[in-house]
Amino acid sequence: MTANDMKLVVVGAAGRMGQTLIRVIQDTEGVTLHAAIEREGSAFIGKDAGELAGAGTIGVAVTSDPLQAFLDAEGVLDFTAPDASVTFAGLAAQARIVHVIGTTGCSTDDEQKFEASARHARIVKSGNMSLGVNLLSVLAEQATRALPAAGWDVEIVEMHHKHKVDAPSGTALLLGEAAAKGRGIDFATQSVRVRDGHTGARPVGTIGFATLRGGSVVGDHSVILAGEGELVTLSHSARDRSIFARGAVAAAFWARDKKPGHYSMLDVLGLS
Ligand SMILES: NC(=O)C1=CN([C@@H]2O[C@H](COP(=O)(O)OP(=O)(O)OC[C@H]3O[C@@H](n4cnc5c(N)ncnc54)[C@H](OP(=O)(O)O)[C@@H]3O)[C@@H](O)[C@H]2O)C=CC1
Ligand SMILES: O=C(O)C1=N[C@H](C(=O)O)C[C@H](O)C1
Repeated sequence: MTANDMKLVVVGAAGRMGQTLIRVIQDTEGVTLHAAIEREGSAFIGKDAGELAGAGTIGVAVTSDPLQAFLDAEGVLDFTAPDASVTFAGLAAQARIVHVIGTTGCSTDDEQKFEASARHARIVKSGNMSLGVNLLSVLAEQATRALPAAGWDVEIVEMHHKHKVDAPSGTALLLGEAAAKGRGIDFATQSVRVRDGHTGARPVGTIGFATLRGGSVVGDHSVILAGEGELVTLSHSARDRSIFARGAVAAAFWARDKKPGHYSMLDVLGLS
């Protein structure tokens, strides 16, 4: 650890992503774990964050006081739940720090609150922090721009582990938005998120979704472009959560010297 290290707080420290973030911070030069947060009453309060994450003892105990932690930190890495992320964004704005948000399943109302917080915080938010998925979104946009809607149907298929609580995944929605951008259509009105029963024939130009859940799948996504007699499939398979954690740490580092605002991983990766 050096004096210039970026001091990061991990919220949701005991979660699948929280633990992965702690391990990745420990393995990354230029950043240091300043604090680890779980909700009040959690059985993990007082435990050593490194031990919790399987990274050995690091001398940072898990606490339930985010504001206290944020005031003396430079960034917060947040993969928790929508209501928690909204609260953390307000606190990050008070502390004028970087807030990297990976939480998915957020509502339009939540997004408006993030926009408000981004007047003071530097928010980087994405449904997927990996380089591979963000590249995939660029390719999906290019493909839908090149292939006419009349002959090419777009379907997005995703599979995740059995514990995931939101659907379609944040990544599937991100890919759908990229495909809609390529087509020049309104994603909100042209997406078909669920099909059941006698649905009628597929409306031309829509973007369809299919959600699979099971086992320990980290995250698989495919963008299928279905034409007459041919199929183009663009896909990504996440094998390890560290791809998301490394992206989140890179995002915090990137945002360190930026103005308050709302940024995406495409901005961080120079793909926007
Ligand atoms: N953008 C990306 O690249 C990625 C996004 N994700 C998203 O990240 C989120 C978390 O995923 P995952 O780690 O698998 O989920 P987990 O359920 O394993 O972890 C979430 C953690 O956040 C904690 N938490 C929830 N609310 C609060 C609160 N108010 N204060 C403090 N801690 C809180 C939970 O505690 P408790 O159990 O007590 O509720 C839990 O420890 C999901 O929305 C997921 O979709 C995941 C991977 C990559
Ligand atoms: O909940 C998860 O696990 C994941 N969530 C994100 C999503 O909703 O797309 C990213 C990744 O696929 C893992």
